[in-house]
Amino acid sequence: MSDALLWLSFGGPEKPEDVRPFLENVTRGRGVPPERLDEVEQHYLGFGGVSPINALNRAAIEAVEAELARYGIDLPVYFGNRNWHPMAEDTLAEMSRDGVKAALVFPTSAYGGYSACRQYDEDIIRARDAVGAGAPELTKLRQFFDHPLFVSAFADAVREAAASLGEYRLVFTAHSVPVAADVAAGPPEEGGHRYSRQIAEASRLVAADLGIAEYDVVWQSRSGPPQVPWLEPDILDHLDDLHAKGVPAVLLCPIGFVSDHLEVVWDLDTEAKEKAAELGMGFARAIAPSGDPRFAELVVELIREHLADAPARKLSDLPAAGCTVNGAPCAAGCCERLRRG
Ligand SMILES: CC1=C(CCC(=O)O)c2cc3nc(cc4[nH]c(cc5[nH]c(cc1n2)c(C)c5CCC(=O)O)c(CCC(=O)O)c4C)C(CCC(=O)O)=C3C
Ligand SMILES: [Fe+2]
Repeated sequence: MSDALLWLSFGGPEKPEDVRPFLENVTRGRGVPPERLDEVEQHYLGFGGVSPINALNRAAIEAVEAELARYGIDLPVYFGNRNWHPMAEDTLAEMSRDGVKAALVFPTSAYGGYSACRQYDEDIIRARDAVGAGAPELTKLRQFFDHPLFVSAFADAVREAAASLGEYRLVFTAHSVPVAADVAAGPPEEGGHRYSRQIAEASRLVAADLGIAEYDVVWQSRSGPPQVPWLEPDILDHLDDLHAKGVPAVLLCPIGFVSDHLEVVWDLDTEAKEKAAELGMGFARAIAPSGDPRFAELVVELIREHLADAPARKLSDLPAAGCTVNGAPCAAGCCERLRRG
């Protein structure tokens, strides 16, 4: 039995004064150098201190509410974040006051790995600890990187973006993570790299839908201290490589994300677009799926699948992971947080 849905996301600032405290929340204890924070603060301030992420989440929630109503599923939807208001712990307290006993959780990330999956489990634990005895039971829905609706929404977004280009190279991008974090992604017996393997698989599925055989998978939004290795190549370096090979235009597909939040509008639509212009390359970017009707359908399908204990509808052979109760890991040692120092 579930009596609510908690939409659990990353959070983002909604005015200039929010930016610094938001960034402090994101990076607390993560060893991100202050110079990097100053730089990222400027990206946010360049957009008036407002990240698009909260508005995109609110719009997606409205679409999901309509889709739930269409199926006659009576689950009120609550919105809470890891790093900014509404904070998950405040939302969970409200849910508890409203009498919610057990809720499903939709995390706004399709993937495994520490940042993309396990950290949302930690958010669930933190929120339940803050509420204390009698906190609602929280069951997180599974990863959906290989769901046919996720794949087809991205494929159509690529088709739409391609209309503005002639010959182009399709380049998938996802948030980089420390190489050690990717090595630790997944249960130890799986051999690691669950995050980068899922990104590669989602990219392969989208390219297959499009009938495109040649494409690249690269990384964006690298953070952390420079001496720590992160997944590479970075999108900006990759544009230089493609230019050197005579590629006339690029189409970037932000496969690692669900919405066009600041990491997309800054790193891709601003930095990468400017770099492509400097190199004289054509540029287009596929929109992320959060506003596509298929995204609301996908969320409700995951809920119905869970409630009916039905088999997972998925396109890859990689395991369907991420569905656990009260922040438990998928398996012992799965996607553990890196130790520092
Ligand atoms: C895998 C992954 C996803 C995808 C999965 C998911 O979507 O959850 C993601 C999403 C996002 N990342 C975001 C923003 C930021 N990420 C940062 C820093 C970091 N991200 C990391 C990983 C990821 N991040 C990591 C390993 C770090 C280093 C610090 C640490 O070890 O935790 C920083 C700190 C400053 C800096 O960039 O250095 C910011 C501001 C926003 C919100 C954008 C907005 O405001 O619109 C979103 C959706
Ligand atoms: Fe991030």
